[in-house]
Amino acid sequence: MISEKNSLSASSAPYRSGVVTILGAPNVGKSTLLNQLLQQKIAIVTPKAQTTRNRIMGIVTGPDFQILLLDTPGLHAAKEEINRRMVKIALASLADADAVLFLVDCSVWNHDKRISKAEEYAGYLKKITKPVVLALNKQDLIPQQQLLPIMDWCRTLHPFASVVPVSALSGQGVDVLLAELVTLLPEGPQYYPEDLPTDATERFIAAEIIREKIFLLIRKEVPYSTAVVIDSFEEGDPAVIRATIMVERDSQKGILVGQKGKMLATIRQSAAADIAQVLDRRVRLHLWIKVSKDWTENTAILRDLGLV
Ligand SMILES: Nc1nc2c(ncn2[C@@H]2O[C@H](COP(=O)(O)OP(=O)(O)OP(=O)(O)O)[C@@H](O)[C@H]2O)c(=O)[nH]1
Repeated sequence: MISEKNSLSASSAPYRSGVVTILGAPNVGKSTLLNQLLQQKIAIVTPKAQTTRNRIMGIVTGPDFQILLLDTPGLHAAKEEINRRMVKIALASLADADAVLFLVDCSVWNHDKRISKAEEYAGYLKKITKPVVLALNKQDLIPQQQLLPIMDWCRTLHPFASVVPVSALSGQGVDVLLAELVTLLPEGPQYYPEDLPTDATERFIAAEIIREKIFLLIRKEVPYSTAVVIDSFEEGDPAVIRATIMVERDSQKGILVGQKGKMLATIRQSAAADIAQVLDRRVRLHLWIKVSKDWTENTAILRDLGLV
C-alpha cells in the first residue's frame, strides 16, 4: 500500500505512532495532500471551498512509523449552523493530536495578502499548544526564488517545528514533510494493519464521492445546501448502492435533476465510476433527491450526518 516514496529508510529507530491533525483554511489543498500521502482517493477534492465536512482519518504506515491523519473542515468565519459545527469539529480534533500539520496555500501570497493572512493565522495558532509543522502548499505555482523569503517570513509567525514547501498535487516535498511529522510522534505501537489506508467505511466514502460530483458539476451555492445519505449498500459485485441527496428547496431539486434528468444522470454516472474504482468492483448506483427544508439548521439531521 505504501509506496517507495512514502517509506522512510528502515533503521534501528524506535517505532513511532500518533495522531496528526491537518488544519488550514478552506481550499488550501488538505484533501489533495491526504490523498497524496495515502496514494489513493479517500478525501474529496473540489475547486470550491468548504467541501470537507467531517473528520476523515487516513493511515500512513512506514517501516518504523504509523501516522493517523485527521483531515478537518476548513477553518473559516462561521455564520450558519452547519459552518459553526464544521469549525467546532476542526478545533475539537486538536485535543487528540500529537502534532498539527498547518497547511497554507503560498501561491496567493503577495505582500499585502501575507500581512492580512498573518493576522488571521495568529488567531488559530494561539489556540494550538501541540507542535506545528507548517506546509507551504501549491509551491508549484510560484517561482522558486520567492520561496525562501516566504519561508523566512513564516518563521516569524509562530515557533513552528518546521516549515516545509510542498506540492500536494505533484507530491513534491511530501516525503520531507512526512519525515518531519514522524520526528514529532511519540514512541508507540502500530495501531492498524499496514495495508489499511483509512478508518472511513465504504458507505462514507461513497457518500463523499457523490457529494464531490455535485460540487464539481453544479454551479454556485446549491452544493452547499446538499447532503448525501446512503440508504442501502449491498456488498457484492456489482455493489448496489441507493443514496438520497437532500436539498433545502424545490428549485435546488430542479437544478440537480437538470433538463430531462440529464444532470442527475451525469452525477450518477461519474460518481459510480469513481466509487467502482475505490471499491475495486462494479457498482450500480441509484440516486434520489429529497427536499428537506432548512436541513442545514436542523440539529437532528446534522446529528444523523455526524456533524454534531
Ligand atoms: N497547483 C496546485 N493545486 C493544488 C495543490 N493542492 C491542491 N490543489 C488544488 O486546490 C483545490 C482545492 O484542493 P482541496 O484538496 O479540495 O482543498 P481543501 O483544503 O481540502 O478544501 P476544503 O475541503 O474546502 O477544506 C483543488 O482544485 C486542488 O486540485 C497543489 O499543490 N498545487
